[in-house]
Amino acid sequence: MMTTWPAPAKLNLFLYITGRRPDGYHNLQTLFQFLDYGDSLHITPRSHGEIRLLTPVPGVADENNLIVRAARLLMRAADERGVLPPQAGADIAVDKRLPMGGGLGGGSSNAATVLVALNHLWGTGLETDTLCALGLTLGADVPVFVRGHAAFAEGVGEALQPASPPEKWYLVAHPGVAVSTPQVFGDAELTRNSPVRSFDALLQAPFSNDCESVVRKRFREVDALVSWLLEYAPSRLTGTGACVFAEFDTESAARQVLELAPNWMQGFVAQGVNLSPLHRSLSGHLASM
Ligand SMILES: C[C@@](CO)(OP(=O)(O)O)[C@H](O)COP(=O)(O)OP(=O)(O)OC[C@H]1O[C@@H](n2ccc(N)nc2=O)[C@H](O)[C@@H]1O
Ligand SMILES: Nc1ncnc2c1ncn2[C@@H]1O[C@H](COP(=O)(O)OP(=O)(O)O)[C@@H](O)[C@H]1O
Repeated sequence: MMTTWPAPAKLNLFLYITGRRPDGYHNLQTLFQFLDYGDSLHITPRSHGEIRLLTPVPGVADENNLIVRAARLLMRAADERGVLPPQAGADIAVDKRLPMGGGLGGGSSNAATVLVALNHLWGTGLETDTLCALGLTLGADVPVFVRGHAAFAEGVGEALQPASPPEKWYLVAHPGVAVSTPQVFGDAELTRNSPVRSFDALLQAPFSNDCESVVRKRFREVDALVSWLLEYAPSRLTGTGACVFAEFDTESAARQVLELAPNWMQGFVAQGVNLSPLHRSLSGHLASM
């Protein structure tokens, strides 16, 4: 039977870079919140022993697609533990709504949804901690999507503490350019010396993103977008970009600004949510068993 699962977007409500590790990765302090908006995955468990992606994603070879990689990873981990049903397989289709490489975590969220959904559908029963550890090998943002609660993250994003920031409305806008994460982290002018602060101190300070100034400097389209949105509401970059979000108290206020948007700006309005739509859906699937 085909089942449908959400793969929501995330925002980094703030993001500070507190240092660079010997392996080149950067230590962060960031606040993740989900959006009630994202991709949808249609998953049909099968007994053909394979992972089939029915909707190839343009520009991403199936072997590199995080959907396929996550499914194979779970298959191997479950097999090693002797909990994989014989010939377990799946057909997976994705409705992509999230821009790729936009700082909205679409790829990571797709991976997390596959881990959580197939663990349920195959009945493999791996613990959340195990799914997070598997997910972390695919990307730093996968664990927060697997856990499904808004969180303050430290380290490279793997040390998570649940958080409940206000569930505001956001106008999320894409400037139409791709920003590469390694390029931002490799930029000589990137701020990488923010002080390590307590979560409480960070909540009380104005929120900002240390990647924003270099990304605005290197991409005039991002600069123009932030400048335009700042006329209407507090606005900043999410992740390493390229998307920018403006914050509103109501849906109608966000929609009014979207109406005024210049034609070069693509955007959508969505609410920030502290419980992931994936986990609301998982509860529904569990209740219907
Ligand atoms: C910084 C964030 C915040 O959400 O940016 P976005 O990707 O969402 O924009 C993410 O944690 C990104 O996670 P993810 O996109 O999975 O990054 P990865 O593939 O693990 O890393 C891509 C590259 O970025 C650099 N990188 C990434 C994360 C990090 N904490 N320090 C780094 O220096 C490394 O050079 C790494 O090779
Ligand atoms: N299923 C997938 N959806 C999106 N991107 C994917 C997927 N599989 C692999 N990728 C690769 O992961 C990269 C990062 O994608 P994504 O997580 O959407 O962006 P970001 O990390 O900036 O939020 C993409 O540029 C793409 O090459």
